[in-house]
Amino acid sequence: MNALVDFARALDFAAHKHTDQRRKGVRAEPYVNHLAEVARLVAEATEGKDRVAILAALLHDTLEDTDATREELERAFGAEVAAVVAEVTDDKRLSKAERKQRQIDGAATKSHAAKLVKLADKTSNLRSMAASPPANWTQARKREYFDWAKAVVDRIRGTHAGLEAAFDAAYDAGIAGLQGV
Ligand SMILES: Nc1nc2c(ncn2[C@@H]2O[C@H](COP(=O)(O)OP(=O)(O)O)[C@@H](OP(=O)(O)OP(=O)(O)O)[C@H]2O)c(=O)[nH]1
Repeated sequence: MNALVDFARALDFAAHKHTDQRRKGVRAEPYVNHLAEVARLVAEATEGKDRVAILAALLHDTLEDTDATREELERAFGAEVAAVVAEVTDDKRLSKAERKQRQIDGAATKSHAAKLVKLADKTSNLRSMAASPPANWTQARKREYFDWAKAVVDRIRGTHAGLEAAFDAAYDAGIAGLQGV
């Protein structure tokens, strides 16, 4: 099917699945803002050419956070897109500490498309941590989050220079903000 039609279908699917979800930050932005930012980062990084990664970027939190199933994604967007979304989905049955460690340990062996989505997702999360942090997070918790995100990204360096530079810029700006520079 036409790439723009696919993009619109994935955006519509994700927007509906995440309808009742807001971002955790003080601004409580609509969750779709994050999905749009991640998709934009991946689309720009791949000059619109990596259809699977761009669709997976829009859909990347549907398995983790909504009632969407892998079969549903396969039917609607194909097995390849569904597989990338599954690759970037945490197993919520694990403890938070285990999930965080798994992201670090498993990052290097992901597919190229999944690594692109990871880089963009972490960049978007660091940007929003600086622009609209969760209200109850201490400076120490934010710092921990920044360093964990960097630990994940450090495992997948060499994937895409532009996305890694965008992540590093978000990291540096966020750390400077935490230190009041
Ligand atoms: N920075 C930020 N994060 C938000 C916001 N709203 C929701 N999140 C999500 O919250 C997670 C970070 O919060 P934590 O307390 O560390 O983790 P938890 O939700 O898994 O318990 C991030 O997921 P993650 O663990 O990083 O996983 P993933 O999304 O990279 O897979 C991110 O996707 C927001 O406004 N800002």
